[in-house]
Amino acid sequence: MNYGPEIEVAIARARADVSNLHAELVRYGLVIWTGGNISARVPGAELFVIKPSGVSYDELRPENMILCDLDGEVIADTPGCERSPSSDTAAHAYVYRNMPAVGGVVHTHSTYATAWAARGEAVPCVITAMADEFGGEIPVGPFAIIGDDSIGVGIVETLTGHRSRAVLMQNHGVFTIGKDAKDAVKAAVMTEDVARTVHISRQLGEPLPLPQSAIDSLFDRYQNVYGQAPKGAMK
Ligand SMILES: O=C(CO)[C@@H](O)[C@H](O)COP(=O)(O)O
Repeated sequence: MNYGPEIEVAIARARADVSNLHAELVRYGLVIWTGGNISARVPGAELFVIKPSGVSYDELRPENMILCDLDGEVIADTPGCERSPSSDTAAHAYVYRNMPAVGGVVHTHSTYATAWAARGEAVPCVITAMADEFGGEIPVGPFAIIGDDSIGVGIVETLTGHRSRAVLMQNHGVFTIGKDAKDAVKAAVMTEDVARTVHISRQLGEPLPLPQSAIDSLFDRYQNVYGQAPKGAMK
């Protein structure tokens, strides 16, 4: 299968990005063993790239990332296709089909955020870093069985119309979305950081709420002004 020069370049870039970004999950301590996964949409094509299932992070390379269509079917005769794709492939595919602005999806079982997910409790927006990145609470999605698109349905239902790039899937863990895979990885890193801080704050007493007007202005500044080339909120 040859998709033409532009799409082949985009596929190669997505393979490299997805492979390399898995190292960030390890670097930030968000995954254990072979848990977690990242995918990236291939811009300009109805395709995405995802990691193989249950393969050591040390073995992940661009050439063993798996190319799928937006139904989550592995594209035959492409590098890596001999392996089973991530258990969450159907969930990622459902997100790409139903959230056109999403260019990357990440899943982790990072400790503090997953502890909130196990309680089925949203992380309240009580620190400026949360207002910046999430624009409010990090919501909880439904419990959903692994393997089909149920998780994807829960992600889309929960995050559509929500500012948050992260959802805590009940009794499971974190799923994040982004404009691209790096953006979704950043949301996963920030999710764990704020889940930890708010948890520790609650050990000391009841965290003070942030006024909604402050949350709104912090979110707007961080998404649209902060840094060198802000890309804006997810639409
Ligand atoms: O929690 C799940 C699936 O949601 C896990 O089974 C792992 O987090 C990753 O599985 P693979 O991506 O390696 O299949």
